Amino acid sequence: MESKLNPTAITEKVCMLTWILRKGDLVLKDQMLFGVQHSSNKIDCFVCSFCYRFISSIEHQIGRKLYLQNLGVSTNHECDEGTTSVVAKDWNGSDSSDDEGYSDMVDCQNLGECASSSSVKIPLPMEVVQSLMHEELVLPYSTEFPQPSVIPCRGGCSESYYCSKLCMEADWEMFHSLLCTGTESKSRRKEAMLAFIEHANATNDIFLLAAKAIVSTILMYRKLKAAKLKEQEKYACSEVSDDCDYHMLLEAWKPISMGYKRRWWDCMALPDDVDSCDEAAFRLQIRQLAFTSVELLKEAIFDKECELLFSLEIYGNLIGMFELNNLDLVVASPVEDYFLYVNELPESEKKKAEQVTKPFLNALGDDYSDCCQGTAFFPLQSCMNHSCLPNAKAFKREQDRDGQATIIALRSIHKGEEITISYIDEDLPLEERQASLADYGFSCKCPKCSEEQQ
Ligand SMILES: C[S@@+](CC[C@H](N)C(=O)[O-])C[C@H]1O[C@@H](n2cnc3c(N)ncnc32)[C@H](O)[C@@H]1O
Repeated sequence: MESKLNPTAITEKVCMLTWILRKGDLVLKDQMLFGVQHSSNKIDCFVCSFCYRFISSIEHQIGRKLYLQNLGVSTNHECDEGTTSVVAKDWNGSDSSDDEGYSDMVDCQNLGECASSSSVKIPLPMEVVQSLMHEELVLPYSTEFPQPSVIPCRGGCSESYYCSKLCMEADWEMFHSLLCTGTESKSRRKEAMLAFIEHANATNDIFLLAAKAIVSTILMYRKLKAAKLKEQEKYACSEVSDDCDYHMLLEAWKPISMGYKRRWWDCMALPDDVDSCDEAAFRLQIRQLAFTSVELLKEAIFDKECELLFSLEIYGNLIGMFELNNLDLVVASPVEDYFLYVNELPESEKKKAEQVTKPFLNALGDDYSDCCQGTAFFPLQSCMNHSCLPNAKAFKREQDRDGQATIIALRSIHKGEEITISYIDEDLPLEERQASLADYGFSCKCPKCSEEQQ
């Protein structure tokens, strides 16, 4: 039965054009299916747990970050340690912790002359930081950067926050009702869910993406089944079964079936520090890690009718899909925009504003420009093949402030032409490009590689 859920890859090329695109045109915007913010980034950026827009005022964003910094919470930007359980006197003054993934890009500007002076952090007294965090202290011109206010999770957890009721409800319906650790959570065992999340944060947050894929399938399956039961009731059918309806499970699994899949422990590139003679042991270890993770998840949300989803084979393929297809999730910060705005004010206004803002910029150091970072799966982008001479690239424009992926044309693209992107730095020498692409399991035969190989 498992093979039924083991979808084949989409082999057609992405040629969706019916018109000509010119350089700089938007090719597509891709709505993410699943995303997670890196656990270490949760300290730096307070964002909507569904759409990843920044939430709360500029003051709260800065104050919260400095507060955590003052508490000694690590802001190590390498996504390493499990730091999700950071507890902060948050938004409404109550003790809480905030929640929560190929390379789309953000134009990173800097503050020019200000940057050098802000590279060394000069801490501020906690009272000042707290008054900023609680918005008792208002920064000049911050009203030019209005952000959505914070909507808490309806399940009562202190991990997920939203930019709107719409995002909160959509997350609840699609994922969070089963992943929530609050009082209204629909998971069987909240402690088990906490253990699963902790394990993912300590090892690989790709497990959190896999969990989202599984819960969204379960929740969709239940929805489809409920609709069928309702229909049966209408026609007074008495056949109500608790057995799995495989047809419906496949229907619920459909969005995920688009991604190219191989088992994680088979497709993962051997890290540089692992000797090739240790390869078999390494792959076994990775498999074991996935096994531990899926067992923890099973403990938290097992559903007999969706039993197939909890097999190591399906879990391994899901994580393999994210390994081969996942993209960096990057959303630019309004805090960076705010400081850039102040920096560009006419001299007299700038001088006056900086009397208030400078201590905060100095306390933040270079971290003033931290953007929201995570990992995500985008269904359309995941169907795009690589070329070292691509005709499109993922690029965030000024107006792209949410978690959607944006693909821009790098040159004119004609009707019927395959849209390609580069998975790697295409300016690298041929050998290095081929070595990097070996991680994706293929040898590139694009025109650039073919020419250089001659
Ligand atoms: C993100 S998927 C791209 C979509 C994939 N072709 C599919 O059918 O779903 C990445 C995988 O596609 C294949 N692929 C991508 N670009 C390729 C290329 N230029 N030549 C050969 N295979 C490629 C590799 O197997 C790679 O691991």
